[in-house]
Formats: sequence, C-alpha cells, structure tokens
Amino acid sequence: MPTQVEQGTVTLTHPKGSRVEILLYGATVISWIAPSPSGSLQERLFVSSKALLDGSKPVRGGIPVVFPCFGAPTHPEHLKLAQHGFARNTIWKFAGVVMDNEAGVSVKLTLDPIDHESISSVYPKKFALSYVVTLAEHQLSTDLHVENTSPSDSLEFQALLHNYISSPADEVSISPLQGLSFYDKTEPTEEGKAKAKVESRDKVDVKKFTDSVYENAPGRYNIVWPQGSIEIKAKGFKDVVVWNPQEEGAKIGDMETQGWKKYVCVEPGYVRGFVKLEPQQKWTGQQVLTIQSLTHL
Ligand SMILES: O=P(O)(O)OC[C@H]1O[C@@H](O)[C@H](O)[C@@H](O)[C@@H]1O
Repeated sequence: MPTQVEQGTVTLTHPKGSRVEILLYGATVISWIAPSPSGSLQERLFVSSKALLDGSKPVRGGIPVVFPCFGAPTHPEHLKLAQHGFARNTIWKFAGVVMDNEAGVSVKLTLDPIDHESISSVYPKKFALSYVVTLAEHQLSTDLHVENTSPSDSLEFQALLHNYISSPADEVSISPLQGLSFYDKTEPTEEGKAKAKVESRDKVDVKKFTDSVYENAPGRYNIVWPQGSIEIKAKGFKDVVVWNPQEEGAKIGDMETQGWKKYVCVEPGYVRGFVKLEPQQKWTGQQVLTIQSLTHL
C-alpha cells in the first residue's frame, strides 16, 4: 500500500524505498527518506528530538506551512494572528490520493476555515487551502494551492514552505544568491532590518546566525555540502529565506541541544509584500526538493 492514513499521519511509500510522512496537524511533512545516488536510504529533513508531535505546538522541523503571514503579522487583516500564521498549527483533512503510478505517489490535504472556529474568530476571510505532496524516487514536491472563495472581497496573504534540510550547517553552501537584494533579520534595529543589502557571496554559508530574506530570487537553489546536495526549485514563490540560528538556537525551547548544527532552512516563499487574489481567483506556490549527485554539480 503506497498510501497509509493512520492516527493523524499520512505515509507515502515508493517502490524504490523512498518514504514521506505528513502529519495532518499543520500538514507538516515530518520525514522524507530518499536514496543517495549510491543507493543508501537517508532521512533528508531535520526534526528536533524535542519537537512536540502531539498537535500542541508547531513542529520544530520537517516542513511547516507558513500562511497567511510570515513572521510577526504586518498586514492590518493579520494582526490577531500568531507568528507564521495558523496553517502550521491547524488540523488539515486528508482529501485523497491524487496520483499513484510508477513515477510516484501523490496525496492532497485540505484546510477550510469553515471547519475551524479558531481561525474564523481571528481571521474572518473566505478562502480554501489545499496542499499536494508528491513523492518520487529522488524527489519530494509540495504544492500549496490558495483559493479566494469570497464572491466579493480580495484576499491578501503571504506563504512559505519552511523546510529544515538535514545537512551539516557548518559545511553547507547555498547558491546562486549573488547579486540579490536581501533583508537581514539578524540586524539589531528595526531600521537595520528594513534596509536592503546586496548579497556579494557566490556561495552563501550559515556559519554565523543567519536570517536573510532574499527577494525576487531565481527559484532554483543548490544546497551543497561535502557528502551531499539537494536542489530546491520553486514556482510562485518569488522570495527565499535562509535561516539558521547557530548558538541563538539555544533560546528556542523545542530545539534539541546543538540541533542547529544539523540543518539549514532554505525556504521558498512569497513574503515581501502580499499575494493579492481577487474574488474566486487561485494561486499556487510549489517547491520541488531533489537529491542530486555531487558529480552533476
Ligand atoms: O520559531 P519559528 O516561529 O518556527 O520561526 C523560526 C524562524 O523562521 C524563519 O523563517 C524566520 O525567518 C525566522 O525569523 C524565525 O526565527
């Protein structure tokens, strides 16, 4: 059975051994196992050993879904929402298998605010979310679909797929980001955070505390370390956030000891400004994570 739904978790398996686990809570992908080019199966996502998986708080790791605000809310319609919005801590519905063939297996999860008083009480907008997760032998795709179901109001939102890519943080490099303008959230003052910088590095590392929001990014990123490489392709997400807290991570309650050494986040998003959907319009943001052979680089 390539798809199993049990106890709030959806598990997809591929004949070649790849596997993905998705919690209905937050539609959070909490595990992606995929073979390296040499064939050995490896976990590709970091989840903190202190992460709570019981639905009491967003998962520290995997791929939380950020919607409708990124970071602390700034849009007037989002002011009652928590950091990164409600999609990552709401229970989604399993809506069925979308595809199941030799190439891969794909499922859909949905979130309708009508089912959640916790959302409609703070965000009385009409919209529908669906999330399609597709597993192939060396690849994981996650597509977020947003529909404005209102007959009369527009919908403005931000969205981001907050992957935690398992990798040695002190050895990774991320490219190509050179020449892009970015906002450095590690700057101590609001003025510093709001001032655009230009990325001068050919290969970006996260050896120090990094929280950078690159805008109008190319939509294709390579994360490379001595033993491996993952490519991220993004569509609909014009920005990308590179985050690793380094020692600042010790302040995060559900971060395991030195957990920040085990991952890098390279998060495709639409987070500078807002996607604006007119009544009945739809939008899709997609990320495709692919295990790469180092010899292809
Ligand atoms: O602790 P949270 O809410 O999961 O957020 C983690 C990080 O998420 C990143 O996307 C943000 O750029 C960071 O500023 C933030 O610290």
